[in-house]
Amino acid sequence: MESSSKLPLHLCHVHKLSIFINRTHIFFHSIALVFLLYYRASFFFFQDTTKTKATTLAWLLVFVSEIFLSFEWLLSQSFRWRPVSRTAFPERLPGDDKLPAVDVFICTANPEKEPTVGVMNTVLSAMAMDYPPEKLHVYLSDDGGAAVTLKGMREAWRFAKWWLPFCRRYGIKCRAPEAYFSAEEEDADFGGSEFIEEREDIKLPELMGEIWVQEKYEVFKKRVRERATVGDTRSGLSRDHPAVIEVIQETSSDDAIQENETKSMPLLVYVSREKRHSHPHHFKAGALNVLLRVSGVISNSPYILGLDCDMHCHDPSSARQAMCFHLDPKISPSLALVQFPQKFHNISNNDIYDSQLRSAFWLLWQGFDGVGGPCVSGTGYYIKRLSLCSNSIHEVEFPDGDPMKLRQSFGPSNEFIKSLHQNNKPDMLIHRKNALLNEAQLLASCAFENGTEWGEEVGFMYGSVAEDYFTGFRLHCKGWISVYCNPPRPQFLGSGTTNLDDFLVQGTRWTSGLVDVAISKFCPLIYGPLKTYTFVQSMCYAELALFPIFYFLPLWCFATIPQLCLLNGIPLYPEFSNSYFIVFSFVFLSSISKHLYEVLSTGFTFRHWINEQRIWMMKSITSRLYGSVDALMKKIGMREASFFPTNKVDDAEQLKRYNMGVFDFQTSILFLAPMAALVILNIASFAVGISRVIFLGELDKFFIQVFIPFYVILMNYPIVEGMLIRKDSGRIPPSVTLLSAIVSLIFYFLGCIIFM
Ligand SMILES: O=c1ccn([C@@H]2O[C@H](COP(=O)(O)OP(=O)(O)O[C@H]3O[C@H](CO)[C@@H](O)[C@H](O)[C@H]3O)[C@@H](O)[C@H]2O)c(=O)[nH]1
Ligand SMILES: [Mn+2]
Repeated sequence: MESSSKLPLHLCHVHKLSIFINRTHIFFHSIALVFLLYYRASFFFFQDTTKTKATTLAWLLVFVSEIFLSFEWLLSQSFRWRPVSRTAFPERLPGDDKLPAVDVFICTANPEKEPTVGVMNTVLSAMAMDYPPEKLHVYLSDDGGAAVTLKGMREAWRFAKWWLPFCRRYGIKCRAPEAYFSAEEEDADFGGSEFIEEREDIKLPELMGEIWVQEKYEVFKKRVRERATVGDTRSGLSRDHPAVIEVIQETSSDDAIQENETKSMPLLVYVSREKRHSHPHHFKAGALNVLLRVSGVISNSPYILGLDCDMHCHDPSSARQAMCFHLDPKISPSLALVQFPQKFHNISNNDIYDSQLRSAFWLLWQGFDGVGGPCVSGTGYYIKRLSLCSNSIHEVEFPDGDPMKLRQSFGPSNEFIKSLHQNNKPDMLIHRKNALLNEAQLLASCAFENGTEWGEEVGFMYGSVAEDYFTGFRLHCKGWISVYCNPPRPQFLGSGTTNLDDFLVQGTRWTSGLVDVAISKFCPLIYGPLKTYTFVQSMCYAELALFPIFYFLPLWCFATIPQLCLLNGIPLYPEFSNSYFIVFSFVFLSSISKHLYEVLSTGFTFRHWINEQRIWMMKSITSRLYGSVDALMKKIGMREASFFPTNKVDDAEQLKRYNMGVFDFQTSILFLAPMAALVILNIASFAVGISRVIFLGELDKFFIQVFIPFYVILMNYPIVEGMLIRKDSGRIPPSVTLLSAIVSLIFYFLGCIIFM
């Protein structure tokens, strides 16, 4: 015991080989970029007889796009500067009595898009974590204010009395019942290989236990679903309802569960904050801040696990893994959070939409971790309560001083202000239960935050629909650090988007949230550099905020300008025989091969590389554009902020197509038309380009300009197929194809007017 307590609780591995490869690549690639930009710039400085207004404009547009892309590339290298990974050793943690308490925050917003059984699976998996139950408190925020959710919680509590002892007794790994019972026979979910062997030895009564629990689960599901269909009178009132807070305690003793097992259940609390049309509710950030306050007067645990309702605990050890970092005296004082990756259970082999966000969670976050830590990533993080409620990292102990000032920051609740002192543990369920619950009602009211610093200086940040990113940024600017922990077995599993429509809508929201920050006074490029842990970390943040803009502008330009110029016979790139041709080819080959290397080195395939290239183009043209415009319009007051939760109910046909790797184009015309129009324009310009090469012998002059549309068509072949070949309901409807053709004709005529 003595010796084990001296062993480190975690290790950090610096990826030396990757660092070497990345930095070498940065060196050569930047030299090539300098030459490329020099070539462009020189056009404007040297007199040339062929220079007309039209060519100058075209060159200028391409030049600006190249500058944007180069700058974006430079920022994105911050993630490649110093990748690290970490290993935690939970077995070296001190005894259970020395572990700190954890509050789990789960958010749900809409029982139709987020079915209650699924939400309750998340709740149950959190309750069943491998952590002392008296130190675990699970809160569900229900922004829909739906009766079915509250009833679901009561049912979940009853079922938990069976489920938790079952998981503990048999050491079940996957503690979300749905995932557990639907797992394939050979699925290693049942506690890894040792346990599978063990399972074979399961004695009859124990096997009966499993069947028995499964039956209970079926009953649970049935009851929840029944409730869902018996008209939910409150669900229509999701933007207008009072606060409802209930500590779930179901005491009917119709079953023979032993007293002590019931006692060993985590606290379960339902919170539906007050919502009124007249008050902004700030979406998920608002919900989380209410949970922060309400839990402050109920359990006030020093650490918080944040979860989305669709992301269950897939491994019960995550809290212990996280504590390996939070309890390490060397980093603990400045450590705000431990972030686990978002992983998804419904990803197909050929993940055509890159729903699993490979680059973020397999690559970028490791780089983020090496330079100060990743941002809060929505779900699957263990955050220190104190970091959300203090103005700077140095303010570790709360000032006993000016109570007026504290009330100004935190609002008019003495109970809550008392809770800011970490050692204040409310003895909620014993003496003052009713008083504290009344206080909680006040804390969950929508007027409570008026005139306070909630969302601006304390708690989760408002002002961006990517509240996670923004909150992480502000924490890092206050001097906190974070770590990224990615153990082999996913600690959390959620449901990823499996159709193009959801994917692009979600991408638009994220873009809008990121650009919200980019165009605010907190733009990381300006606000960050001197505040974050390292300068490189603020570059990471800047990349995340700015990449939507730095992608959509150049990509729109590269999808139109070279093509229109080709149609009008204007060369934009060095000839085949010019030595700068090598520079352009090098930049292109170097970026795509580096991307390919990254995809392969993270264990993915060539096919995934194509998928990522394609979806990058599709998203840049649509989501990145619309999201940025949305953010701008919000900024100038032309639009209200919105947060449409992603749909968590799969359409069977769409899911089938996703699993088969077939695009499902059943999405808004606003997304389809630009993609299709640009592909048509590229086909036309490619055809014209080829005829120029054949009939006019202009290969030398137009090689690159013919190659660009070729690459666009090749990468976006599914769009061509969707327009011309497919006949199923997931194709691009002929009306949209027709409209897109008209749009591309308009582009063509505009091009003729400008570039002729
Ligand atoms: O007004 C709202 C809207 C949403 N949510 C909850 O927020 C969570 C995330 O919403 P979801 O629709 O699943 O969005 P995603 O795009 O899948 O979420 C990603 O992006 C969000 C920011 O846009 C982050 O908050 C998430 O953690 C991150 O997983 C869900 O649990 C919702 O119930 C609320 O509680 N209140
Ligand atoms: Mn989600």
